[in-house]
Amino acid sequence: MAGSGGLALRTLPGSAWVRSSGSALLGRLKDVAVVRPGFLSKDEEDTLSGELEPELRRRRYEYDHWDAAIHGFREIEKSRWTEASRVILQRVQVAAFGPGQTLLSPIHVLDLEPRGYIKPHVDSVKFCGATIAGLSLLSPSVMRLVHTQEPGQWLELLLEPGSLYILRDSARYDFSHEILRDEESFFGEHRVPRGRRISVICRSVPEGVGPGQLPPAC
Ligand SMILES: O=C(O)CCC(=O)C(=O)O
Ligand SMILES: [Fe+2]
Ligand SMILES: [Mn+2]
Repeated sequence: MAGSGGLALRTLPGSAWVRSSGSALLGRLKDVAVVRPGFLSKDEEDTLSGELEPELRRRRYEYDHWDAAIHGFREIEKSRWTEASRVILQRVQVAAFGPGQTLLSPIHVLDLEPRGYIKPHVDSVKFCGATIAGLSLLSPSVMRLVHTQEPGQWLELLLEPGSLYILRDSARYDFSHEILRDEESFFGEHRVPRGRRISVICRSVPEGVGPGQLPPAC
């Protein structure tokens, strides 16, 4: 998308990776809905996808998540990582989480097939704390955030392979998030064709949960 993000910039407030329904909203969410394009080097992307591929390949794509939010996906909850991947996940922790936040373990890995998508939802507060941070691999996609009380307030995040997104606090609790299906996958005017996408999602434990009583991952 390099060089083409400017079009979106002229039509609505935002940056090359974030668009929104208004500049006030954009300002309000700038620290709680964050995209860091190129967070991963190409080598790091290959490290993660190379490690995940054999584990994912053993599963079949499913067409109904337990809460029916996700379609055309397979997933794993992964607790054992190679040292090279641990270094990457450590970087995510430093970039996205505060020193007082504990990460859910295992880590959630989601593989969406090209026609797979995620419907609008808010991650359960029972299973997930204030921060969600996701790495995207393989295919670009568009994540849309819509205010649960005011549907006219929305944000779109362009998630290129190698990017990190962070949703925290208000962006995580007051907005639903979704990954657009291929037919609807536009970032402003720009078509973002969907291929297979793998995401690695780190979450903080729910507030008030002590060590030893950690819930299962979301
Ligand atoms: O794939 C992603 O980045 C988000 C997944 C998600 O929203 C979820 O599993 O709750
Ligand atoms: Fe989610
Ligand atoms: Mn899930």
